[in-house]
Amino acid sequence: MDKRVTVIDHPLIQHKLSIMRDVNTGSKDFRELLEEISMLMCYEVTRNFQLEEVEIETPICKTKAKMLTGKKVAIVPILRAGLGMVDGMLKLIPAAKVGHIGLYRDPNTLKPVEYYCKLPSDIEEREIIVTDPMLATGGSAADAIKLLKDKGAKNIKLMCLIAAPEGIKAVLEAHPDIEIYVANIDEYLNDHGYIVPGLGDAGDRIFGTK
Ligand SMILES: O=P(O)(O)OC[C@H]1O[C@H](OP(=O)(O)OP(=O)(O)O)[C@H](O)[C@@H]1O
Ligand SMILES: O=c1cc[nH]c(=O)[nH]1
Ligand SMILES: [Mg+2]
Repeated sequence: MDKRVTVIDHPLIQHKLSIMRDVNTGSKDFRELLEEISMLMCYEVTRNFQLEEVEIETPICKTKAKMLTGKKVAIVPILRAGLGMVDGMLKLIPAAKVGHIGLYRDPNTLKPVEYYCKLPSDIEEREIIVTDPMLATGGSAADAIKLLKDKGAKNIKLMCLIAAPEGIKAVLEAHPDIEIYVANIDEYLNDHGYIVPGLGDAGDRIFGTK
């Protein structure tokens, strides 16, 4: 496996993901499970965050204690489905700023179409975690990362729930400098660009559309 790809295959994540895949799981449960998995994945995605020692006083004595350095983080969901991963991450990194990139995949060409972009003004200084549950052809993620780089972003991680091997390859070819975190790498893409076995259309399942 490529060193830039981490599969976070913790049993809790795999269990929750299996419930999400089930066609009988409704939007409420789907959203809650996605939020829970995002929190669990965030724990691993932030594993290399730096700590520093600061002086504090406990009720017993003064001591040095480890705290996160003032690292600036931006969470950037790819709309719509990426929104479902934001709240879980904000629970663990409450000081993070949130940028939004609106892309939809044209169902005929499978190419991403951009319709919105609003990022924190100091995006170039921030460690960025792009979120999207589905990495299929990789077109949407690669475009979102390019957009971020065009605005000066340097330090970018991509966090997805399920990836197709084709999507991982495409993103790493377009952006060799990024790290990808996924809960599972599925088998392949079908003729309509859907991940097999996958979980269907993540945006539709989160928001109850279709
Ligand atoms: O890797 P790709 O082939 O580009 O496909 C993945 C993209 O497709 C889905 O979004 P969709 O276009 O369905 O938009 P939505 O989130 O608004 O439903 C998904 O959330 C990704 O953004
Ligand atoms: O399987 C897929 C592929 C693209 N987008 C989704 O939501 N699901
Ligand atoms: Mg969709």
